[in-house]
Amino acid sequence: MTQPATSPVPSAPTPGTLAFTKGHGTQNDFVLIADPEGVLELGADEVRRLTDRRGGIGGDGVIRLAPTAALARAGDQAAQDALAHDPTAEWFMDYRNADGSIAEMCGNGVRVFAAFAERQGLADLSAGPLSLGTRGGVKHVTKEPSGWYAVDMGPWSLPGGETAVADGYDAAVAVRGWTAPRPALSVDLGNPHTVVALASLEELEGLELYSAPEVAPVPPHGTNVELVVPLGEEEGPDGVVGRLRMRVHERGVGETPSCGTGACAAALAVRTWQGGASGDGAPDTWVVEVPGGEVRVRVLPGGTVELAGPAELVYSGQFTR
Ligand SMILES: N[C@@H](CCC[C@H](N)C(=O)O)C(=O)O
Repeated sequence: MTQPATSPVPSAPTPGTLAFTKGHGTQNDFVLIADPEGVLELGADEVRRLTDRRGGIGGDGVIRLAPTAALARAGDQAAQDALAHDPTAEWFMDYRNADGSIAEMCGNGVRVFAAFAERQGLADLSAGPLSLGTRGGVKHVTKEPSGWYAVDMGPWSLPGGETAVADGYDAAVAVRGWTAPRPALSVDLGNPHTVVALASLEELEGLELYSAPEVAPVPPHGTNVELVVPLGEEEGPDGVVGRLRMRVHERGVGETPSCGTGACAAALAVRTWQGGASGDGAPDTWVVEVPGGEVRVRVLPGGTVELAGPAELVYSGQFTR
């Protein structure tokens, strides 16, 4: 049973049901659950039922909004760290992949979380940035006049270090149909990514991504794989902007129409290939085209990266548990 998208807040849950809102960021879609007391037990089985596109609601992941303090009191280390770092991070994004696994971060998810917190009356981004806790650290979200949400995603790194920067790769990826693995660069955004450059849009569009790409060396906690085609540079309102197109195979999900941390990883990898560790001569701002739309990535001074893009809430309802 669904409510119209204009309904401000899902109605109070009835016993045996879970109130949810469905949302997406460039079609990377999520089941959002408000847990204002921080008491909801959400197991991997239930996450799989919620994200099932035939028997459930359907989604690339589940996002639970819970009070950071309640999770910290219950012993959650990431929530404790978030409050120690920023006591104003009142709400915590508990993110799960569609297969029930826990991921550290979800860039599109943070934007959709902010829109959901506004809809729930728990945040007012017109009054200033929203700080929220995640397993990948505290994130700060601002709302742009266009209605897009911009997230300071925090620090990023190239786990392969200087050798990877010098060589341009520290891993190899094999996609079904390729005759040989191709060189790739690992990028850490709080969650792991492996980025491969392709020569043409035709090749990108023809990729078979039903099966997971094979990555070597095998990453200890798995990885998200981004396949990218750099599309050159253009003049933007604030200087030169790089453009690239990307497809992504997400850890714990499969191919998705967008991945926010993946878009950041893709832009950071292409910038490194063009300008080394400092990105010298390469743009700091990138438009990343994904099957679900476009997002903007900006490399900020001080070693952090910003992700901006839309967030949509499409309907709310009650899920039978
Ligand atoms: N879609 C997300 C990333 C979600 C987590 C990822 N599948 C992982 O396991 O790391 C994004 O927008 O960043």
